[in-house]
Amino acid sequence: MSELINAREERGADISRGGPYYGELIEQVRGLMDRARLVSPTDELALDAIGILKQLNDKLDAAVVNEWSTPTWTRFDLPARGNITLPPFMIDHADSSGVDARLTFRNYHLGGNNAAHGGQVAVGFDDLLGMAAAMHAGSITRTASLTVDYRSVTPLNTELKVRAWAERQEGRKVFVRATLHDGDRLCAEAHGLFIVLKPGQA
Ligand SMILES: CCCCCCCC(=O)SCCNC(=O)CCNC(=O)[C@H](O)C(C)(C)COP(=O)(O)OP(=O)(O)OC[C@H]1O[C@@H](n2cnc3c(N)ncnc32)[C@H](O)[C@@H]1OP(=O)(O)O
Repeated sequence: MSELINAREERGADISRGGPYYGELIEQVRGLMDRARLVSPTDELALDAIGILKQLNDKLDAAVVNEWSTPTWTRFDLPARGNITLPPFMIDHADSSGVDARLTFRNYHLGGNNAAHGGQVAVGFDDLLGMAAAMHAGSITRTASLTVDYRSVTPLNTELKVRAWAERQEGRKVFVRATLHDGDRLCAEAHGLFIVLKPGQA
């Protein structure tokens, strides 16, 4: 992991963005989302929480920046770079041959019956396949197509293993695959097409 951080730092990734408490701030937000997913509040508790959250949102407003200035582009030291929209993952290894990550779906990713929502599984695949495609191509890519096959139930609050890799590249087209395992059990697999963006392509 430290090798990955060093490599990213050499390429200009600033892991000090957001400061030393940013990771814990995001973890607290994830904890909030876990509770929000399962809470059934009394009126009193709901009103109390609304007041506190309004105050907090007003405070955070003062520190909102444009998307390119957010820490989530550079904080490779944090789970899912501190991006709260992603299932938290830690990268164990990433280079042009592929990406290995440990990923955990949380209560707020619940689909039903204590299993992860299928859309959340796709979100995890999308980001890690995007990383594998970009590292293979050495350039920014965008998802053109993503297919997920759900092979068995994906548990919550369990460290899962993701492997994502580029199978081949044809011009700007990077063909990728990924697997998601709980121990030896295959939970889901994905294949997709990522396109290398042209210079200046929006
Ligand atoms: C580390 C962080 C990782 C983050 C990863 C997150 C990734 C994302 O979520 S990106 C957001 C979701 N994706 C999008 O919004 C994409 C929307 N679509 C687009 O922007 C465009 O369609 C885009 C960029 C994919 C392709 O457009 P463009 O650059 O004009 O290329 P275009 O000429 O149409 O296609 C290039 C080639 O790909 C093929 N292709 C494009 N789309 C598809 C598709 N869906 N299926 C099959 N082939 C396709 C084309 O046929 C063409 O093939 P060939 O070169 O053989 O003729």
